[in-house]
Amino acid sequence: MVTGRPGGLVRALVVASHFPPTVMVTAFALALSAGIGAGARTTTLVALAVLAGQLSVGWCNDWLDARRDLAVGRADKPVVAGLVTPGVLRAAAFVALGACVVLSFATGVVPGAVHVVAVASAWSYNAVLKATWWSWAPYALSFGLLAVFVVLAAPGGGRPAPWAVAAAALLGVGAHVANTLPDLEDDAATGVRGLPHRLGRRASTVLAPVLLGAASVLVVLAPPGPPGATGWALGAVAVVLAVAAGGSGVARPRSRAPFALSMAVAGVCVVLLVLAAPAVVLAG
Ligand SMILES: CC(C)=CCC/C(C)=C/CC/C(C)=C/COP(=O)(O)OP(=O)(O)O
Repeated sequence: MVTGRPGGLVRALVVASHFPPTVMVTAFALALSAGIGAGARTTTLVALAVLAGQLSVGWCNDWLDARRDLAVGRADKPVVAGLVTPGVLRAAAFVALGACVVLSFATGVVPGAVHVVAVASAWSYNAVLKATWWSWAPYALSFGLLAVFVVLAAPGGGRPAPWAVAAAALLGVGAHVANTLPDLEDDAATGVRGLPHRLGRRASTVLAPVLLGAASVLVVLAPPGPPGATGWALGAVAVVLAVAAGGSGVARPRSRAPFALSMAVAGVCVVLLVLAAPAVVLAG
């Protein structure tokens, strides 16, 4: 049954957008753009373009996964709860994609093209790659390109520091591996066998925090000059959380702790990247 109440549909669309990562990625892009001094207009355009892109990716994901999610009765999915149809999600995904393309190119042709490729890469995950060994690749590409987009969109002709692009890519792959942990067995039962499924639960609970910890350490150590006290402190927090995540993954791979702790490392890494924003732009 699909609810006819507009409030119910809006709530369903919010949930189907994969709201927490949508907000987190948008907030990251907004804060990085503001942190590199892109100015209010560019930062607003960047944030809106990224928000539209994330909405399109989230809705596309639940649209394309609807059959599989129904098969395993994923109670967290609005399609399974009968709150929205796959057809509505498909329409919403394409509307958001159109808005994303317009907003992205409003920042300039080159940054616009970079962001559109990042979003296309995420759609390729939804459509094909999530069930293959290459499930990590769109995350690496999309997150790496997100950093490139934010820098190229800013006035001044700067280019992104390679370490920042590498850290964003590591962050994306680590988040991917962590994000699969809660549903690893459900996914595998419906034929979704991405990198984390092929490696297995125990290895994935260790790999996620290793990647996220490595991204955090890179952001602390790679910028020129010695890290500040905040950088050292947050880097240490990231390493401690990553060790706790990996340790809990080895000891209790089926508990929620490895997922929650890995996501905490991802959060610290995002904060580190934003604090390092001034070093993310190199003179063009
Ligand atoms: C900058 C940018 C465009 C980044 C996006 C990168 C990317 C590949 C995002 C995919 C996001 C997504 C909807 C994952 C759900 O995965 P799932 O289907 O494995 O999880 P689920 O079953 O919980 O929905």
